[in-house]
Amino acid sequence: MKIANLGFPRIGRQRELKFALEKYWRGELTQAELVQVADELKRTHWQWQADAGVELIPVGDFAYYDQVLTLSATLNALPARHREKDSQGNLLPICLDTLFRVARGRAPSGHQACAAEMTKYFNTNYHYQVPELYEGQQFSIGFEQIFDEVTQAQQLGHQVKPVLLGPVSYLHLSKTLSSFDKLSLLPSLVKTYAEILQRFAAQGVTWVQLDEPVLGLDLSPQWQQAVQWSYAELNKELNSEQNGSKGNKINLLLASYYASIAHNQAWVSELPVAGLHIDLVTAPEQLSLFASKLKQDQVLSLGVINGRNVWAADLPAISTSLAKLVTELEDRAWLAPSCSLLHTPVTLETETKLAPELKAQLAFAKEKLQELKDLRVLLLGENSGRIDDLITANLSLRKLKAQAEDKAVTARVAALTKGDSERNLAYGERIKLQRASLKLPLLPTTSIGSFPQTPAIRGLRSRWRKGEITESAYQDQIRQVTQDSIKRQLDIGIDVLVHGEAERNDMVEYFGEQLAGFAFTEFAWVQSYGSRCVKPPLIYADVSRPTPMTVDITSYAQSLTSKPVKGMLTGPVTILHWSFAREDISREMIAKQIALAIRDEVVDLERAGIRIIQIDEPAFREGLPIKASDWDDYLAWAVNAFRLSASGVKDSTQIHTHMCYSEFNETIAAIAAMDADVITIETSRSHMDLLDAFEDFHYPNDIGPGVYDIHSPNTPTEDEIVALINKAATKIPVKQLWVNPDCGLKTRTWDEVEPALKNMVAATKTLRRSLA
Ligand SMILES: Nc1nc2c(c(=O)[nH]1)N[C@@H](CNc1ccc(C(=O)N[C@@H](CCC(=O)N[C@@H](CCC(=O)N[C@@H](CCC(=O)O)C(=O)O)C(=O)O)C(=O)O)cc1)CN2
Ligand code: MET
Ligand SMILES: [Zn+2]
Repeated sequence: MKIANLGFPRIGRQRELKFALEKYWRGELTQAELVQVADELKRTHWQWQADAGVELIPVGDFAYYDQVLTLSATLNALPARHREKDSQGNLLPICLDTLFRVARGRAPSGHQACAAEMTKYFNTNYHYQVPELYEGQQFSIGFEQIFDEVTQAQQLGHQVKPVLLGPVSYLHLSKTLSSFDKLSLLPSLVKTYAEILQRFAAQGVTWVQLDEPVLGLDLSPQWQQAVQWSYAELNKELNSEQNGSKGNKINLLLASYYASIAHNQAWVSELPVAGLHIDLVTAPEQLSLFASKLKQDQVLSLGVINGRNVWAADLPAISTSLAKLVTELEDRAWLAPSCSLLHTPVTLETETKLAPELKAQLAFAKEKLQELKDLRVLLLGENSGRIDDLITANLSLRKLKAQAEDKAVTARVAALTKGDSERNLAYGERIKLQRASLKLPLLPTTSIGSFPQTPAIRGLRSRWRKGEITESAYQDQIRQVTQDSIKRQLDIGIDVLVHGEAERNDMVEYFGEQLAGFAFTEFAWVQSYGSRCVKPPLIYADVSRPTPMTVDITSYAQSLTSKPVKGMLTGPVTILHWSFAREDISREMIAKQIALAIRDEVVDLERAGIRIIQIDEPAFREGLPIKASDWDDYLAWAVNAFRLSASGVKDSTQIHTHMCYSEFNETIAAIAAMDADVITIETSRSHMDLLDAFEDFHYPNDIGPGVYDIHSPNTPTEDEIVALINKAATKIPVKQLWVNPDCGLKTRTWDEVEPALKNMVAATKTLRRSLA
């Protein structure tokens, strides 16, 4: 029974990759030095996996920026605008800087060009670079990284299993540059995959993992056929005489994750692959279905250790549930995490401050590999001493979990009524009161919350955490930064100000640090995109808000100006989704508890004189289940949680929400049901196309579409912004429109933000004159 792994986090236990990348981009590290850091990380992670008993080490899970981007390079499918040419106009080979230009619009070498879009990978907080494909595109092998990695790992004595996103999922996740049927590209794509597999065969590889997470979706018949055709084709290529002589026979492991694929079982079980991986954490009921249909020579990889959460597994229970099957399948059963460990932090070993009883309940990526090893011990009954230890350890875990209840919280949730999730008046009436009290001009200008988190601010916080400066010195300095950002906004002429979020390390972790029922870690970083990481807090018990969290800093900011300062909170759905949540109560229940905590904060902000409060819900869309049949249930409780957080205030208090990285077509009715007075959304990268959903729906409340892309370091001109606002005004009545940038100004510098906001205000003034 093999212990298998689908992928390991690449960022490094101390985020070595992040720091090396950022230094390289700033010109403080050579490319050779960056590659050296990367190679060292790969070596370490391969060795850890080998030490844990993983026989086939996944290779190809490493990426300098994003694995989908690296795959686009491997397939020679990077956008032309990011390629360099020689003096004759011929394309130069793809190199690391080409990848960085695609992702960031610029790199230490080469010319600048508009970055490619990034978006969420299925229902995760990981963002991938969206491949851009054109009609008639031909694929070929264009980048050698994965083949080099296979060689490197083999030279270190590892047997490897290269991992690639499969052709159908790759195509599914890509966007087309004009309107044509993506599936027309499949033949060339699959042919290139076959060439890649042949290269692996020539390298002595025996197993290749192709990830097809699209199997979990409600696939149309065309897409189902695309999967069937692709794998039949790959199988044909792999078995053709001509190729057989070139190297080993390649076995394909077809991996699904994040969702049940039971609805596709009838034809998935017939695919000509040597192995199938199923996510048994998300959908345990798949087990008997797929096991009973497994062919004699097929392997079933059992995804039983949760790759999306950090809790230690109940190994005795898993062992019991697998015992019969494993006896039947013998060597044909593999034990694996449910999905790649990309979404889990690297290791618990570096955590020194967690309460021991909590730490005992956790397993990060490295520890999850150990769990697989222990599970095999239990299943094979190999080592009776170890078995007794594992069972005792598990019993003590369960005892600890019983302490999670806070009776005051559960009673408060139980007493909730429908009215608690409703504002007093309807939007049409509320907005009149709000307009009368706020007296804002047409097209009010604002921003989404954060301002640059400069190295000075991060450094300050780091010194405070280490105890090198006092609490009061830290608070003083945060106030100074806040004062500075208020002054800048007043100089620029913004109408609705924000305090700037200088005090926050992250929009979720910051609240997690202050709420009861949450714990936070020192190093449990997870990659969000590129070099950017997040450290999701842990929800281990019932949630409540012991004391106000943002009232001091917000009131301070408001005391500096007579213009409204917008209070800034993260909403319950987003806090839940971007945390590692307990699994013993429903997500709906956790969302309600968080909603009540945020509601308390909203009410306190209002009491302190704050007239506008934004409750960010950027993860609202991301929380949407993979299967459409589960949407209504999710949307009902998610909308209700938001409304619960927002409905404690007077009608004259204006509630904003904010969403980003979203498509809105499927959820627009639910978004309208959230009933925020104003919603700001990220739209500029899509050139306002995302507004179509709001237009078609006749979205009734106010909307602030982002009018410039903050992800690019280039300053938007006044004309560009005027054009975008004009475009927005063709879709949404002007009196409903707000003007703001996209979110995430925390990732930029003031040198970039200030001129851009000035142009935004100037553009707005020009339009107000022409519209008046
Ligand atoms: N949770 C979450 N998910 C999200 C987003 C989000 O904002 N939060 N946004 C979208 C994704 N975008 C993101 C945008 C930016 C960052 C980001 O900037 N992350 C920072 C970390 C933020 C943080 O926690 N910063 C800490 C500092 C941590 C740190 O590195 N400290 C250094 C010191 C740094 C210094 O001296 O300059 C140390 O202790 O050694 C702080 O401010 O306190 C990073 O990768 O660098 C992450 C995601 C979607 N998902
Ligand atoms: C990922 S959404 C970010 C919202 C937050 N208020 C900000 O402006 O950074
Ligand atoms: Zn956002």
